[in-house]
Amino acid sequence: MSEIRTRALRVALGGRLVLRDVACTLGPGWTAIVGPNGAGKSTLLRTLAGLIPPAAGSVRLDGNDINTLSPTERGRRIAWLAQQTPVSGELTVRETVRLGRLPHIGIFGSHSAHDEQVVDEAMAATECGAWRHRRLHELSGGERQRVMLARVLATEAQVLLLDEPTTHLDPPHQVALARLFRQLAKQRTVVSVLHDLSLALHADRLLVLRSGAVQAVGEPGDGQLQAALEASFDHAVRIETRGRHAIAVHELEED
Ligand SMILES: Nc1ncnc2c1ncn2[C@@H]1O[C@H](COP(=O)(O)OP(=O)(O)OP(=O)(O)O)[C@@H](O)[C@H]1O
Repeated sequence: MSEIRTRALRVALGGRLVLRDVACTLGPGWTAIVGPNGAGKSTLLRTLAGLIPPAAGSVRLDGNDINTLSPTERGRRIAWLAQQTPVSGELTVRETVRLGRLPHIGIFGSHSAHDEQVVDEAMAATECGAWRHRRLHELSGGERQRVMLARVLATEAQVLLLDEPTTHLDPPHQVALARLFRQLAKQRTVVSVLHDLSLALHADRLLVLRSGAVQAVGEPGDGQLQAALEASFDHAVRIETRGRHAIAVHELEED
């Protein structure tokens, strides 16, 4: 199982400090990063993926500085789902998911039977195999998101960094994704940025960000978590246990 560890991580964008002394250990299991708009969630994820060089501090993947790994090595070990992935709408679903095998076979390599099997399994996991011959521009937002997730799964990377993976998904597919993440997290490290706190409460732990700093890291049953979420969002949130799960209830102030 892989582990990503940051130490005293600082990131500046546009001359402004966006991440401040972030120290965290991600993995094993599923970590959900939560926090208000502009808290630095996407920036943290992109820095973990080696896409933004830190101004100070370090990101280590299993002890190795992420920025010393070659792009190919990073591509094999870390899969990254952006909020908007720049993939041509002319590609078919199957062609798109096959792109996930690129770090393994290279641009000029050909897919082996194993590669094709991995692609089929990835499409089955996100239920997009039925559209394998359709082009991306013919799909709805949620259908397209499921294809992009399949592409990430096809990498077989040990670390999955997912920026708002449930965007556009209907409630049953959001829940199915949470189930999939729980399953994947038994063997891989899954880190996802989520705005839906009830969905995030299915993760093994939540990392709460506020103004670029870690407000708290806690398990869903952690008594301190509610206070940390309220402080981070500056908004009343109640965590309630329903059966085997916890949900987040957002209080609406009276008119
Ligand atoms: N390229 C950039 N140049 C300058 N500032 C940036 C850049 N990208 C992001 N920022 C700023 O960095 C801060 C963190 O942005 P980031 O996208 O990481 O937030 P976030 O927590 O993911 O927000 P959201 O929930 O809205 O997606 C924000 O204040 C944003 O305006």
